[in-house]
Amino acid sequence: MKLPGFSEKMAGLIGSVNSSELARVIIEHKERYIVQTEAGVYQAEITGNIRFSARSRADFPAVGDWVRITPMDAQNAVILEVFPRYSSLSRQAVGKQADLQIIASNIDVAFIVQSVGHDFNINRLERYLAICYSGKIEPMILLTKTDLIPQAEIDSLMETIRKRLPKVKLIAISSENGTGYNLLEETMQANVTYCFVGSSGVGKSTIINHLSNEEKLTTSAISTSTQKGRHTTTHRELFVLENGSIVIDTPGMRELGMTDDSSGIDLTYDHITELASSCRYDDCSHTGEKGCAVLAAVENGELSEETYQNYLKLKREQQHFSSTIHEKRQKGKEFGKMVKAVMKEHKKNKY
Ligand SMILES: Nc1nc2c(ncn2[C@@H]2O[C@H](COP(=O)(O)OP(=O)(O)OP(=O)(O)O)[C@@H](O)[C@H]2O)c(=O)[nH]1
Ligand SMILES: [Zn+2]
Repeated sequence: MKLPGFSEKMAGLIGSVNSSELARVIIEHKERYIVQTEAGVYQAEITGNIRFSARSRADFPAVGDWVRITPMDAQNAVILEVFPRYSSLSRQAVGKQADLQIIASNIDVAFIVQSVGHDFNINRLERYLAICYSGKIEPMILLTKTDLIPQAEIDSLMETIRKRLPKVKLIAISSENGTGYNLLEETMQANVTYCFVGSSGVGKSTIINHLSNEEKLTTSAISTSTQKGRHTTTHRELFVLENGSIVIDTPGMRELGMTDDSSGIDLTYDHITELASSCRYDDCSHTGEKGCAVLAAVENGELSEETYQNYLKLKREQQHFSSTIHEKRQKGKEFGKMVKAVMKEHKKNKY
C-alpha cells in the first residue's frame, strides 16, 4: 500500500522520518484516529504531551494530517507528532468561543459543492472561497443536481457565477443523468488530495460514490420539505479512488465562520483589493471615508452593491473573530504570568 497523497511538498515539510513511523490520518472520531502507513492501518491515539501542549483545537490531528507514530502492536499506535500542514480547511469552532478548528488538512483542491435550487447562494460561495484561499487550497465550484432544472436556467446560473467569480473553475454536474462527470474526472489527478465541501444534502456523498464505483458512503433519500430521514456524514474520511486521486469527505457544514486570516477575503475579492489600493487612506474601511475608491466604484456601478455588502460582512466577521482570539490569547498570557508569580512566591516562602 502506497502512502495516500505523499508528495515532494510534504516531504519538504517533514524532514527525515523513519518510513515505518510516517502515517496519514484517514479517519477522526472523537479524538480517536485511524492512520494509514505503508504497512497498513492502525487505530491511534495522541500522546498526553500533544494534548497538554495544544494551544487550540487546531493543534490536534485532523483528517489529512501527516503524523509520526509509534506502533504498539499490530492494530494500535500512538501519534507522537503532527507534521506542519501545507494547507488546511479551517473554521471557527462551533459552540466554543474563539477557537480554530481544522476540518481537514493537506488538501490541494476543494470542490465547493452547491446544488441548483434552494441551496444556491452566491454569497455563500464567496464565503467558501475565502476560507479556501485562507487555507491555501485551490477552490473549484461544482454546481450539482442540474437534472432538476431546464438547460436555460442552468446556463443563467453559470453565467451569474462566471460574472461574479470569473477566475474560479466551474463544473455543472448531475449524478442523476451523469452530465458533467467527464469534466470532473478529467480534472481529478492521481496523488492529488481533494475535498468536497458544502451544505448537507447537496450531493457530495453521491458524487464520491459515483467516482469510487462503490457504495463507500451510504446515502439515503432526503425529504427537503420535512428535513427528515436525511443521511448525514458523521465523520471525516479519506480514501483513494481507482485513478489514484485522494478524496476527503467532510460533513455538511451549517456554520462556517471566518477565521482570523484576512488573506482569503482579499483574494476572493481581488477586484475590491485592487480598488482599495487607490483609497486615500491606507486604513480605509470603505464605509464612508472621503476619497474611498471602493465606494466610488459602488456609486458608479462598477462594483455591485451585493458583492460590496457581502465583502463588508465577511470582513466584519473576520475582524471580530481576530479580536476575540487576540483577547483570549492575551488573557491566557496574563494567566500564565500570574501562575508563574504565584509559583515564585511559593518557592520563596519554602526557604
Ligand atoms: N435530482 C438529483 N438528486 C440528487 C443528485 N445528487 C444527489 N441527489 C440526492 O440528494 C440527496 C442528498 O445527497 P447526498 O449525496 O447524501 O448529499 P451530501 O451532500 O453528501 O449530504 P451530507 O452527507 O449530509 O453532507 C440524496 O437523496 C440524493 O439521492 C442529483 O444529481 N440529482
Ligand atoms: Zn476605501
